[in-house]
Amino acid sequence: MYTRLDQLRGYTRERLSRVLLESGGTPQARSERESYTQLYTDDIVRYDAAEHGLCFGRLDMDDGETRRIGRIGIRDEDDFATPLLLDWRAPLARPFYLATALSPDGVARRLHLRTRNRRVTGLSDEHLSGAADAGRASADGGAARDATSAGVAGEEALLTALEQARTGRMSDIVETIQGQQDTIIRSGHRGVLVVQGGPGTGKTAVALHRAAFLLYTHRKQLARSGVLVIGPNPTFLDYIARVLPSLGETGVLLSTIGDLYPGVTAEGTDGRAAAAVKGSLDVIAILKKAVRDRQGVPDEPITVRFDGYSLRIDKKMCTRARGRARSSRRPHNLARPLFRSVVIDALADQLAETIGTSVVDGSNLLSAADLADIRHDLRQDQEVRAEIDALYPELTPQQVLSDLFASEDRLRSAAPGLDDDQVAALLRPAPAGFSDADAPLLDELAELLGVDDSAEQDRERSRWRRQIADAQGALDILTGSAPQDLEDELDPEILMAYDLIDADELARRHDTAESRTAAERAAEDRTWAFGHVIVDEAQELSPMAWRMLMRRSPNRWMTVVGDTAQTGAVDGASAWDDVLSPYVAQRWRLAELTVNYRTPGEIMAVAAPLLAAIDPAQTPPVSVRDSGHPPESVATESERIEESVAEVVAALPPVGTAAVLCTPELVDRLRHLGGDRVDVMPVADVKGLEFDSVIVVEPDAIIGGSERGLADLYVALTRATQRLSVVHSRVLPRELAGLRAVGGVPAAARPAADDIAAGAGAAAAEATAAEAAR
Ligand SMILES: Nc1ncnc2c1ncn2[C@@H]1O[C@H](COP(=O)(O)OP(=O)(O)OP(=O)(O)O)[C@@H](O)[C@H]1O
Repeated sequence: MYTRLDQLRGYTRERLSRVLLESGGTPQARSERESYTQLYTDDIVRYDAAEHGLCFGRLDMDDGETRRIGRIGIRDEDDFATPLLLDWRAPLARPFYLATALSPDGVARRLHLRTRNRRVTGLSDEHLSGAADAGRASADGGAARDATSAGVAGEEALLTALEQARTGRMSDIVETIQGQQDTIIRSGHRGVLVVQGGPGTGKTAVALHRAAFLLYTHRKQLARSGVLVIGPNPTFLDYIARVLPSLGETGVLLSTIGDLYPGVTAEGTDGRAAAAVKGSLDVIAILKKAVRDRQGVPDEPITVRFDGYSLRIDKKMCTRARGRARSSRRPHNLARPLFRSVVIDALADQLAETIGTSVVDGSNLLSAADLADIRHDLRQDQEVRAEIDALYPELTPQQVLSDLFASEDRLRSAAPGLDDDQVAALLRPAPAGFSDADAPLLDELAELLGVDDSAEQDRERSRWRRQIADAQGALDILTGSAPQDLEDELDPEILMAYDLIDADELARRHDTAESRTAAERAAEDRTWAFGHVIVDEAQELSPMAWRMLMRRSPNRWMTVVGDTAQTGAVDGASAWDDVLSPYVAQRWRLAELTVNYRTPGEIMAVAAPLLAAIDPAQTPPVSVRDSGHPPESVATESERIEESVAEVVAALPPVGTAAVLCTPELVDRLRHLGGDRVDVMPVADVKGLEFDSVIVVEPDAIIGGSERGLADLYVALTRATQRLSVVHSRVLPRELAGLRAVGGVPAAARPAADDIAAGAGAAAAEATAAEAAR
C-alpha cells in the first residue's frame, strides 16, 4: 500500500509541476490550470496526511472477504482498479467501528494495526463471530474491567491510544472510534443534532470527525458552501487545528464567535456585567435605538446656499423625511435615498416659491420640467448633499458600536433601562478594540444598517458593459482581418469567429474563475451561508451569538456539541431547548455520549459529588480506565501557596503536559511557575483542553469566583488524563472529600460547596472544624 501511495504521490507531483510550468494561453485555459493546481495540491495534502498510520485495521469477513481500513481510499493500478484500502468513512468500513461479539455484522475477525514510520509496531485482534470463544483473542492490560463495562471495541488499541502522553495538540481518533461515537459521526440527520456528553466523552473529537465524514460523503455540496467549526477561544482552535488536516481535510473554516465578523478580530473579553448585557436578546432594542438616534432632526433650521439663494432645512421637513425612510422598513443605509429625496423635494418647493411665484396672482410660474431640473441640480450640489447626509449619515456597524460605547449620553439614550453599574461596565474609550461579545452586535447592526452597494453594483455593471464592448471589438477585428480574397467572395462554408462565439460569451470567458476555497471566501463574507455548521463548547454561546450563527446557517444543518454541566458563561445555556427552540422549535435531535475517554476513574470519583451539586439529574460519564494515581490534596498556608505549588510542579513526571489552574488573580502570582511543559491558566480558558497532570489551586476561590463557580471547578478537575493534585490554603469544599491528603497542613474544615457558592466563601474559609461538622 505504501508503494502504491508513493506511486500516486509521484504521479500527482509530476502533473502538478507540469501545470505550474505552463503559462499564458486563453483565460479559459488559465482558469482550468488553476482548478487543476488546486485539485493536485489537495491530493498531495491528502497523501501526505495519510503517511502515518496509512492502514490501521483489517476485517476478515465470514465469507472470506478481507477489507483493509485506512485514512484514505486507495485502488490498485490494475484494469479493475481493485480497492487496496478502504477510506475509514466508506460504508464498507463501518463494521470496523460497530461490530461487536454480540452483533458481529458478518465480521469474523477484526485486527488493529499500529505502525510507526512504515513499520508495524504492534497488532491486536478480536474474534467476533463463528468461534465459540468469541471475545478478545489477544492479551491486554488490567483495565479490562472498566473497558468491558463501558462496552468498548478494540480495547487494546483504544487503551494504548489513551495512555499516550499528550503533546498539547489534539490528535485524530480515526483508528479507535467507538460505536456510540460512530453513530453520531455518520448520522444522516439533516437538521440540528445536539451531542450532549460529560467531560472527556469525545465530543470535540466526534464533531471534527463528523466534519471530515460529511465532507467525504457530501463533497460536491460542501466544497461549494463550506463547513464552519466554532470553538470557544483561539487557544482551543490551536489545540484542535491539526485534527482535520491530519484527516486530509483543509477546506474548513475554524473560528471563534469573536472573529466571525469579517474584518474584525476580537481583542479581549468583557467583564461579566458587560458580557451579560451584550449576550442577551434585550440588546437588540438598544442597538435599534442607537441607530435611530443617528437619524437626526435639527432643532434649529440649517441654512444652505444654493445658486445664490438661502434655503432652510428645518425640523418639520426632516421629521417627514425620516418618517418616510423609517416606514419603508428598509435598513438604515438603504433608506437614505428616501430621506434625501423627501428633503430635496421640499427644498425644491422652497426655491420654486422664491423664484417662481407670479407677482400678479401668486401662482407658480415654473413648469414641472423646471422643477425637475431644480431637483436634479440640488441633488448634485455638494453643500446641499453634505448637509442632508450629515443628518442621515451612511453608517458602518463598527462606527455605531464604538460611538455607542464611547459616549455615556448616547448609551443612556439608547438604553434607558440600564442601571449605572451596567452603563459603567459598557463604557470604554473610543479607539478601543472590539471584544468577543461585540461580534454578534456588529452582525446585528449590519442587518439593521444594511450595505448600500448600489454604487458597487453600478461599477460592476459598467465594468461588464466595457468587457462586452471589448469582446465585440475583438470579434470585429478578427472578422475584419480575414484574408482579403475571402472578403470578396465570402464562402458561406468558411467558419468565421462570429459563427462560433458571440461577444457576451467571449466576455464571460475572460472573467477569471474563482480559485479560493469556499472556506477562504466565506471568511470574508458576512452573508455567507455555510453548508454545515459545527459548534463546539456550545453551552458557552450567548443568545446573541446563537442569533449570529443561525444567520450563517439558513439550512439549519448543524452539529452542536457541549455539556450543560460545564457552562461557565453568565449567559450560556442551561438547557438545549431554551437556546434552540426559537430557531428550530422542537425539531432538533439529541445524541448522548456516556463514556469518558480522558479522565481516569479515580479523578471522576472525586468530581462526581461536584456534578451532583451542579445538577443532580446528570450522571457522570463512566471512565474507560483507571490511571493508578489517586488524586491528592496538599494543604498549605496562604502565604506559602506559591512554594507549595512549585513543589508539586517539581514533582511532576518527566514526560507529558501539565497545567496549573486557578482564579485569574492567582494566575499573576503563579505565572512564573509555567514553562515549556507547564501552563498556568485561569479556569475560564481551559475549556475543551486536556493535560496529563493538572494542579488545581484554591478550589473554593474558584467556586466563589463566579456565578458558575461549581461548573468552573468541575471543568478544571476533569482536564487531567493521568494525575490530579489540589493545592489549598483555604478549606476544601466538602464535595472534594474524595481527595487523598498528602503532606502539608491537615485540611480540617470542609463546608459544602453550596455554602461557598451562596456567598459564604471568605467566611467559610475561616470556618472551624466544629462548624463544618454541622
Ligand atoms: N474513540 C476514541 N479513541 C481514542 N481517543 C479518544 C476516543 N474518544 C475520545 N478520545 C480522546 O479523549 C479525549 C477527550 O476527548 P474530547 O476532548 O473530544 O472530549 P470532550 O467531550 O470534548 O471533552 P470536554 O467536554 O471536557 O471538552 C481526547 O484526548 C480524545 O482524543
